[in-house]
Amino acid sequence: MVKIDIIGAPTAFGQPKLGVSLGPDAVRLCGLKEHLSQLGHDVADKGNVYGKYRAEYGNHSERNEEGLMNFNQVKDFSEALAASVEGSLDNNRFPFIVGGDHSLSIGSVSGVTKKYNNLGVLWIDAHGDINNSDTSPTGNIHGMPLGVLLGEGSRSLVDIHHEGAKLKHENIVLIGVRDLDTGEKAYIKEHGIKCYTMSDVRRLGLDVVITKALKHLQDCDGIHLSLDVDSLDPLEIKGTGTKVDGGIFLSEMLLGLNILSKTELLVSADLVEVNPLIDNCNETAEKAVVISEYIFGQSQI
Ligand SMILES: NC(=[NH2+])NCCC[C@H](N)C(=O)O
Ligand SMILES: [Mn+2]
Ligand SMILES: [Mn+2]
Repeated sequence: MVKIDIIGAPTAFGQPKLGVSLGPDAVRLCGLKEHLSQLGHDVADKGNVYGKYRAEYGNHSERNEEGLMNFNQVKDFSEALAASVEGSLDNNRFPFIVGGDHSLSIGSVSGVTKKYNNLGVLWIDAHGDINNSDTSPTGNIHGMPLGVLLGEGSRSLVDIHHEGAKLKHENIVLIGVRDLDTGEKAYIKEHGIKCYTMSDVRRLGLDVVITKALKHLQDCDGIHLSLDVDSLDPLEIKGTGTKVDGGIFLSEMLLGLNILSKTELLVSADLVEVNPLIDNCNETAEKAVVISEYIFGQSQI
């Protein structure tokens, strides 16, 4: 039995498309809390985190002097989310953050690393999200959370919630990537970051990849899962803002998560980039609920 806090993180400031701030409610409407409770967990829904800017009314075109989009909004939201995540851990509950765009991981991981100072991160995504203000082709902060968490780029983002870099390069494993920017490729190579591309997933199977990733992170004091739904194949997942062909199929994702759910080290998770406004009848949110069940131990028999 896991004591789970669902934390809605309805931010859209990390990218330009409208609708991703509705992700948490789209997933709730598919019965997230009920389904996790049926697995025998103690589930509470803490509602949504809001900073002082409301995403629904936000200005999605404000750039700061470094070219970062909605910088103040992302920083403010990250602080609010980090506090909520830390609060859940203080109460011995597992923070399960439902987004919202992937910039929210700046806040979630900053909250978790207040308690875990050797945190491992499994980043399942079509993208690396390891840009910074120099390498980003877009200025969209949802392409930069890992960069920020590793201490790169804007000081005032790096210092969110507690000072300095939150993660070590050797404690990150990227899985499913197939759309890296030039600067991201260089950064990953330079720092020797563990990376299982989509080709690796195809060749080895996601179950083997997750097993290897867990082995790589075995000396961490906890593991955070950050799952971007655009890691999945666009044939099955329509409701997300930056789709990339050739992704993970739902069936293999469930197989991989089945392995992951057995580790004692998992302490927190994000499920991000569900955008019901570009979806087909909310089916991405429905699949997000199935994915959530498997994170928390669902199995096929
Ligand atoms: N979380 C995401 N969906 N990120 C997409 C990032 C796309 C691109 N690499 C960028 O920096 O803008
Ligand atoms: Mn992505
Ligand atoms: Mn992402």
